[in-house]
Amino acid sequence: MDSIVVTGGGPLNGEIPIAGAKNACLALMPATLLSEEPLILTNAPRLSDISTMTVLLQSLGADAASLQHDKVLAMSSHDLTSTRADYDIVRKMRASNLVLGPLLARAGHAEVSLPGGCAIGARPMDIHIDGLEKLGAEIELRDGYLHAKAPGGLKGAQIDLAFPSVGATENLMMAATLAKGTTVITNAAREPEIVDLARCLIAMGAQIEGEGTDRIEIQGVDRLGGATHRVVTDRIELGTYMLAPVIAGGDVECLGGTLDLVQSFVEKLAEAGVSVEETGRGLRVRHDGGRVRAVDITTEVFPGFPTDLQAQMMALLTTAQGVSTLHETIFENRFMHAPELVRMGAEIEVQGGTARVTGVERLKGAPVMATDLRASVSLILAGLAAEGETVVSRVYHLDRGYEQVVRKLSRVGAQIERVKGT
Ligand SMILES: CC(=O)N[C@H]1[C@@H](OP(=O)(O)OP(=O)(O)OC[C@H]2O[C@@H](n3ccc(=O)[nH]c3=O)[C@H](O)[C@@H]2O)O[C@H](CO)[C@@H](O)[C@@H]1O
Ligand SMILES: C=C(OP(=O)(O)O)C(=O)O
Repeated sequence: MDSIVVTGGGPLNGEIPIAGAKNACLALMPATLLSEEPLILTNAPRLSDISTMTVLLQSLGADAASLQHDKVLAMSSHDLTSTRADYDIVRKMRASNLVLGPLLARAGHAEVSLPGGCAIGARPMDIHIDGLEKLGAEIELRDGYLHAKAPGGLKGAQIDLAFPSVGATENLMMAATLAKGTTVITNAAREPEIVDLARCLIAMGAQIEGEGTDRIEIQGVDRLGGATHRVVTDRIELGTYMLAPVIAGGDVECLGGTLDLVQSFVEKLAEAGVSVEETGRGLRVRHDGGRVRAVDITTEVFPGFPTDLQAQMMALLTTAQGVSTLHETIFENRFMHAPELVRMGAEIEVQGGTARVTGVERLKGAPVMATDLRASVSLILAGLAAEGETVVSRVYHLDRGYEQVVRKLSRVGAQIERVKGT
């Protein structure tokens, strides 16, 4: 298995282009199942998760291909040949469950493997299931698969989500586009990826209002057409690279970034003593590499501080002046990076959903390993300023969500390389 070797030492200077959002693209791709006509996504990131979704869509009969050089994904689902999302694919990537709503709406039935838990938490699908049942679906769990059918078609309904789940909002919004009548989703997720999906569906002919608020109204239509849609900027990749010049010192412009995507994150950076400038081309972060101030952070649904940036922020706070507290409220087990950061000399105490981080002068490089995507990148960030060499193993997690991480960071001056494993 490959590993990434980072040698600490700044500063980092230059530009980092930010890719299209993994989490938007993973919801946009299944939208192709709703239409017989082609869906073209531009600004698509080149990631293993996108390849996995491509394979899943192909297994359902979609013609899905990525035109790698242009960051274009071309998909067409004229004829569906299967409605079964196989365990072998779903277990690799939870977002595979986003085919459930579209398949049910288009074909009237679907068999989708339950993804099971993952490193960051149990992640059940009860909110997706409740909502689809309100739309008239009958769903039972057999042999590890959700067997869903809607023999009379889906019908619009009022759906109040028990929690503003991103995936459930996406699944239900897609399913409702082809349901008969009006669906109103309240306590809906408001993440930018939801807005992006709604905009794409609207371009395909869907009637949706209220995306980006907690009340989304969808008027069902008979059919959807094709569309070309540009995937929104990846706000998590953006936040990750914005931290690099803060941790290592330097001046980096993250191209394509806008403040509205990372407002709560930028507010926490300001509290820590770091200012961010919107340049028109992106977000520019300058820092002298000195220790930032400690801050307290609670992860929340959008527009609150994103759970997907918690690990990276913890990497920064390990060397802050004072004691920081991080409360993780979205996932029950998302501090696996903490013991690895401790191996690098950080002082972190985790109790339940709270991590208390006492800033130290400097981290020291060490061999570290991560069990999920954002934990992996937090270790790379930590390595950028640590004394000596940090070797991050299990980098396949990184390949899920960060395209060309070594290239992007080395171009701004980081000493980082990928070492091929056996
Ligand atoms: C591919 C993708 O877009 N992934 C993102 C998406 O994941 P995902 O869509 O899985 O996240 P959700 O918003 O659904 O989950 C948030 C919380 O709700 C719980 N829950 C969710 C659904 C359900 O039916 N029952 C239930 O209890 C989950 O276990 C979790 O504790 O949003 C998360 C929260 O911003 C991000 O961290 C992930 O990066
Ligand atoms: C948790 C994440 O992804 P997923 O929902 O695909 O596991 C993530 O992107 O940080």
